[in-house]
Amino acid sequence: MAQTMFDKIWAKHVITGETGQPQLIYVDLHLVHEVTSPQAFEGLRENNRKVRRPERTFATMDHNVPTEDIFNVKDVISRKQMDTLKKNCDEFGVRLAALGDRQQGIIHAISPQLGLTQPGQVVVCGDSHTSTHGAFGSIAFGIGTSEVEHVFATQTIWQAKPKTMGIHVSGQLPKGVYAKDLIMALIAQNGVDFGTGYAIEFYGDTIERMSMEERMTICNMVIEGGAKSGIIKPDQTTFNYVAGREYAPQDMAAASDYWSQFYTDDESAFDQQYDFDATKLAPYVSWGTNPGMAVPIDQPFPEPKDINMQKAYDYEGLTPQGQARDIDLGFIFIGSCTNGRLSDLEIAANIMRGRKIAPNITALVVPASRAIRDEAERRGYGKIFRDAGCEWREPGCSACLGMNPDQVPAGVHCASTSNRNFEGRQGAGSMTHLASPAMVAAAALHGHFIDIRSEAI
Ligand SMILES: CC(C)[C@H](C(=O)O)[C@@H](O)C(=O)O
Ligand code: SF4
Repeated sequence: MAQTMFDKIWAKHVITGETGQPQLIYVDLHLVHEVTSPQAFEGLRENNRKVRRPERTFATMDHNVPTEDIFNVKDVISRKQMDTLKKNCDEFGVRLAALGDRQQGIIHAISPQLGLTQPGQVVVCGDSHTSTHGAFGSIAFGIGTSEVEHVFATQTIWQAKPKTMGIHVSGQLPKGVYAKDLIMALIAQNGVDFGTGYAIEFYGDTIERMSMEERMTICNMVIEGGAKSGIIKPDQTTFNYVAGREYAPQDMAAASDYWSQFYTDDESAFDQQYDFDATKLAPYVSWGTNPGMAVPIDQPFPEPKDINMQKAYDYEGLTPQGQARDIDLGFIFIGSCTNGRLSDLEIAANIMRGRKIAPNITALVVPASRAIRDEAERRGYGKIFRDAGCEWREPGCSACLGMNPDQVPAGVHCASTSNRNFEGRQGAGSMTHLASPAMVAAAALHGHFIDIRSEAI
C-alpha cells in the first residue's frame, strides 16, 4: 500500500500501541523554552526522576527576553521563568543557550541553525510553532506541559497519528510574493481550521525551489490553519542546509542516504489532496483577529459573514470594503520564528537601504537568534536598519507576543512579520496586521501598506 512520508517516519518511531489508537512514539529531539518547562521539571523532581536523554534535549530562553538590554530583566515573572530554567537545566544536565550565549535565540530558529533538527526525526517542544521543523522532513509538533514532563522522563510520547493532507503547490511565485503570502493565502482561503486533525505535506515545484528558510515559514504557520504538523520532503536543499552545522552528522553521505527514504510513494496515500496554483498569488495582509482574516493587498476587506468577523471589525476599527493601504499604521515589527531569519532581514534591509522610515512609524527589527544577528551585523543590515530609524534589537520572541517589554501600545496598528494577530497579541489593545517582511519593510517607509508588486517601494 502506498505510504506518505509522514507514515514512514511514524512507523520507524512506534514503540507500542495499536494502529488507530494513540501509540507510544520515540522522540529524537526535545526542544525546551522557559515558558512551558518549569512545571514539567518540577514534576520530575517530585517523582524523583531524571531527564532520560539529556543529550537529545536542548533548551533556550526566548519569550521573556528584554531585547533592548537583555540582562536587565525587570519583569519579576520573566526573571523567575528564566532563572528557573537555568537552575533546572543545571540540575538535570540539559544543554541551555541562556541570555548572551552565542547559541541563544528563538527555539525554532536555533535548532535548525545548530543542525539539531534533521530529516526523519520526531521533534517535540512545548510550543505550538514546533511545526516549523517539519520543513526538514521530520514529524514535528507542539506538546503541552504535562507531555513535556513525560518526554523528559521517558523520551517518548503517546500520540494519535493524524490523517495526512497533501497540498501540491505549482508554478513560479510572482515578484513581490513570498512563502509567507502562500501560507497566509491558504489559511485565508480555507479557514483557520482546515487542517484540524491533519499533518499537511507541501510538495510540488514551487516548494522544491524554496530555500529552507522559506519552507520553515510555511511549516511554521500550518498551526494557524489548524494542523498540528507541516512536512516537506528532504532533498538536496535540505542536506546542504544541514551539512557542516554544529550538531550535524559527521558522515553526511550516510545520513543523506538514510534521509532519502523519506518521501511519499504516491498522492493516493494522502487522506486528502489539493492543488494550489502559486502563479496567481498576491501579497496578503491580515485585517482581523485571526490569521484567516486576511486579503490580497489589492482586494477590499470582505463583508462580515458571522459575528466573529463583525467583532473583529469592531476591535480593529476597520470596515468592510476598506483596504489594507488605508490602515492607520503606527508600528512595524520585523522578527519572530516565522520571519526573523537572515533571508527575511536581507529582504527588509535591501528595501530600507539608504531610506528612512515614515515619521508616524515606530519600527522594531529583531533577529530570531544571536547567530542571525551577528551575521546581519557583519553584512551591514544592522546599520541599514539603524540608519533608517528602526530599533535594531537583541534576539528573542520580542513583539510577536506581549510577554516581554516589546509591546505595541493600545489602539495602535502594527504591520508584523509574525504569525498571530489575536486580540491584544502584541500588547493589550494592540492591533496586528500580518504580512511578509517585504510588505512590512515597505509599509515602514511609506507609513502605510502599499502593493509592492506595482508601486515604487
Ligand atoms: C508561549 C508558548 C506556549 C506559545 C505557543 O505555544 O505557541 C507562544 O510561543 C505563541 O506563539 O503563542
Ligand atoms: S516568535 Fe512568536 S510564535 Fe514564535 S515561539 Fe516566539 S512567541 Fe511563539
